[in-house]
Amino acid sequence: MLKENLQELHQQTTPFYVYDMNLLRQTLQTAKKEADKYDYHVHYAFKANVNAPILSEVLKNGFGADCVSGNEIKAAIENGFSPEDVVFAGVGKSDAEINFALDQNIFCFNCESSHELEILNELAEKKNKTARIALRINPNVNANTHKYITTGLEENKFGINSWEIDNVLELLQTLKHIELIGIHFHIGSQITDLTVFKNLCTRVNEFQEWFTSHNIKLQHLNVGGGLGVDYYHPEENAIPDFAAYFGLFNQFLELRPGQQVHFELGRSLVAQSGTLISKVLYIKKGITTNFAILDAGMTELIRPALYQSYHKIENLTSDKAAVKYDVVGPICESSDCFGKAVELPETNRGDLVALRTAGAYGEVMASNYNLREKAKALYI
Ligand SMILES: Cc1ncc(COP(=O)(O)O)c(C=O)c1O
Ligand SMILES: N[C@@H](CCCC[NH3+])C(=O)O
Repeated sequence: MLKENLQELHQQTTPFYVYDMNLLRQTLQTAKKEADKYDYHVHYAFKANVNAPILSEVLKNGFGADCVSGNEIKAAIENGFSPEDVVFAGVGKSDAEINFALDQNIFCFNCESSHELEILNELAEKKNKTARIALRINPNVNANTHKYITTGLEENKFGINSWEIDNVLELLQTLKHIELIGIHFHIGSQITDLTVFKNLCTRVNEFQEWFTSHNIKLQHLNVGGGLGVDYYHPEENAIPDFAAYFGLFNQFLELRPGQQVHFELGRSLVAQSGTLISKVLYIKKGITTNFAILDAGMTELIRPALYQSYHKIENLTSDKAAVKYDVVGPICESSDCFGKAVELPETNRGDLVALRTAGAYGEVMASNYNLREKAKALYI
């Protein structure tokens, strides 16, 4: 898609994001088709990308919204999502955010601590409302991913640990403005080893047994998101294997009659459709490799600096013999590096460079450090 549209790419001010809307549509349609096979409900994790044209495609394909802030709920509603399809997660919901979500009558709050439940109950009581909640349980399942994006281990701040659930249930009986409708799990992001999700199913089944033995009926199980994408082969594996992913839950999750299963996918739906395009400013001699200095940096795409994560780098405008470069940005930080000893066709000032698989957690994590301007987005 990128090379076919070089002329249009050349006309833009760099750096900028470009989105392949055909790929986005195909990805969303595939996910929806595979989820529908089992009547699964998917809420799109807004945190991955909140650009209006992207949200519009997500909405058209019948996904709900998984939000982690009042502003994300606002964005969901402004972009046409129905409040009944909005879930609100997060360990630190502010009173103002909770009040806003209560006013909107959202579908469900995913609650992460006893203290949060008490405050939610108080705020709901003031409005004479009842808040529907799912308890986010920390299942202590290792997601085999980067430690900064692992969320389901007991040492993580997320969810209610298993040994606290007894107390939480006792508390819930006293909270008259809260209705427990489900349980929620999310063990981490960029998970490529599907056996991890099988382990999650085993834990969810155990928790279900426990709730059943306490005569508690749960209308839904929310198993979160986390399905990873192939950062190394964005062309060959442009669409994640949703069939295997949903099929695995269908095989291993034990449901009670009438129970719904909810998912919160972010990255797998949008990552491959986005690319950060940058121009080469300078080539500079290094000790072992040369530096290719781009006009995009960690302010546009922070993932490599933050998690040492890999994004495939391509020179779109050179087909000369390969040379190795440390590909870096202009920001005053040594971590502002997209890749070391990256093999690229011989690169010169003015070449266009693509940083692939940047549609998720790219633009949304941008900053204006060094007073950088926000990169624009182009939709092709
Ligand atoms: C609670 C919750 N749900 C859903 C997601 C979306 O995850 P992913 O983009 O990996 O699908 C996240 C992010 O990791 C999350 O924290
Ligand atoms: N921001 C992370 C993912 C975190 C997902 C939210 N819990 C990334 O870029 O990979």
